Amino acid sequence: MPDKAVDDAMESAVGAHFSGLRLEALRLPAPSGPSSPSSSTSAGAAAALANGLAHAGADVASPSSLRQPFVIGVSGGTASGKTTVCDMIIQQLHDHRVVLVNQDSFYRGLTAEESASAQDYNFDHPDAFDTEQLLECMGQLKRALPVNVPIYDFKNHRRCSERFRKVNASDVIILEGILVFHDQRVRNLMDMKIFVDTDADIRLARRIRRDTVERGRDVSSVLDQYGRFVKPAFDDFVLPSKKYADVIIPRGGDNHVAIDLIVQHIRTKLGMHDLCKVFRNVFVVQSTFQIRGMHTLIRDRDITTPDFVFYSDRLIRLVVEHGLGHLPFTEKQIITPTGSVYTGVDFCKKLCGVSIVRSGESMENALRACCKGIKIGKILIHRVGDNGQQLIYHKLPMDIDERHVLLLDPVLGTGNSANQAIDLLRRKGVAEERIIFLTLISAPEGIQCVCTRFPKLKLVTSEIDTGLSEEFRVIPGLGEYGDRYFGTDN
Ligand SMILES: Nc1nc2c(ncn2[C@@H]2O[C@H](COP(=O)(O)OP(=O)(O)OP(=O)(O)O)[C@@H](O)[C@H]2O)c(=O)[nH]1
Ligand SMILES: O=P(O)(O)OC[C@H]1O[C@H](OP(=O)(O)OP(=O)(O)O)[C@H](O)[C@@H]1O
Repeated sequence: MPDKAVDDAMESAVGAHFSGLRLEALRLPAPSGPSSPSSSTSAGAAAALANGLAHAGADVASPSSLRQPFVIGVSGGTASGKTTVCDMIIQQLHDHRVVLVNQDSFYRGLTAEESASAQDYNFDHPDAFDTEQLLECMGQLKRALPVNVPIYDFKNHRRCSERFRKVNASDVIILEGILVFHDQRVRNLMDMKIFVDTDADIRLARRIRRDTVERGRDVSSVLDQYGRFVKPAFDDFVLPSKKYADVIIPRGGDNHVAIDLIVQHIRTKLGMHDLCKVFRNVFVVQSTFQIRGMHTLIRDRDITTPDFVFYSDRLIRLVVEHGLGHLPFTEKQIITPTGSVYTGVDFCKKLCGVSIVRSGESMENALRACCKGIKIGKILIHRVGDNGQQLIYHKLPMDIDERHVLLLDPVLGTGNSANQAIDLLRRKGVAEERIIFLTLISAPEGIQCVCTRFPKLKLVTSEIDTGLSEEFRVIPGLGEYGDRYFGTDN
């Protein structure tokens, strides 16, 4: 399994090409060079993952928190509305990082001789594209490496030799172009293939307008090119590749229902960490840019203690609220001030918190803020040597065996502390399925350790990290949580 996990990690996206114009509109991070924070973080994460895996042991299920990007291919005839469909998908996926790669960027560019008779050049034939270079770039993006995408000038039929687009990390890569389904090797990169199917007359009308307005051509040359090359190539190459599509969108960007369904599917695929597929009792709070922003702050070694506490508290509150959502409920009807009946639910009554001293105590306030007057027990586990834990103190509610227990510890590393604590709860008569373990960051090794032993408890975390270091510290992690939160890190 580690080999596969390394492959997965190496296949993860870090670099990708942001369409410069869309950048601001979509509030995506700006493209950055190799030394920028985002690229170095991601590269660091990949390295840390490889490092973490080296120590993970052969039985770790799938210790990869760096998921592969989801690659979407969007094809269709000229001016079918591919760009509009891509824009709509990007906008609806606003809380994920999405990059667009255009096949057009990989036009070979004409030689001086070819340029002299550009009207006779077939821009719609597969040979007009440098597919090898496209494959290389896409491969890099999937392997978490930054990449330079060429810039093609439609007016001069040339590539800008001195300028490239630098690309960045992404969750989703959209590859768009008339012939992206033509080559099997390119198709194989895609997790989803969309064909935009628009009426030929509409496409021709759009093409005339676009090429005359945006690409400096006259109507007769557009019609000439269309009849000699564009239409025959559509019939010979584009239309036959439609059969590879998973989804065919009639009417392109006007088809909101199809785009909604596509976006829903992508969200489902993105939302699920690989470990959640292996352990169905693991729940990761759905990531948003807000949540990632807070993680960026608390993981930053230069942040001040008040800021660390502030943003940890915000994240802890989210984890606690999510965890409470896993408690059983009973249906309840009430009457609103308007005299109407509202059918809702009643909170579960018999519950308590248990914090693992001392970091777990940082989560108590959030739990109290959500559950007025909740009883909170304590467990103290002492670290013996590098990887051994000894239970040395506990004080728990007398009737804990009748309660649902929210176990609190912000960091799940090897899982040894958690296992000790859960063992104790079990000995005190708490049913496994009544334990909800709440944590901020988790190492895959800890998840595997806890969830294999206790498959019926629920584990809620806000992020799954890459792995453990040689010293059994979570990587990339956030250091000694307790010291940072309680200000004892000097
Ligand atoms: N004349 C000419 N045509 C070119 C050149 N480069 C590309 N093309 C044409 O550009 C087309 C590819 O772009 P399209 O798929 O129509 O463009 P698009 O903007 O992605 O299309 P939609 O978003 O679907 O509207 C091909 O049909 C080529 O004929 C060039 O240098 N000269
Ligand atoms: O999964 P594990 O490998 O057992 O590691 C996780 C434990 O380590 C941290 O506590 P730490 O020992 O740093 O003590 P502290 O909470 O007092 O700072 C953390 O709060 C967990 O309790």
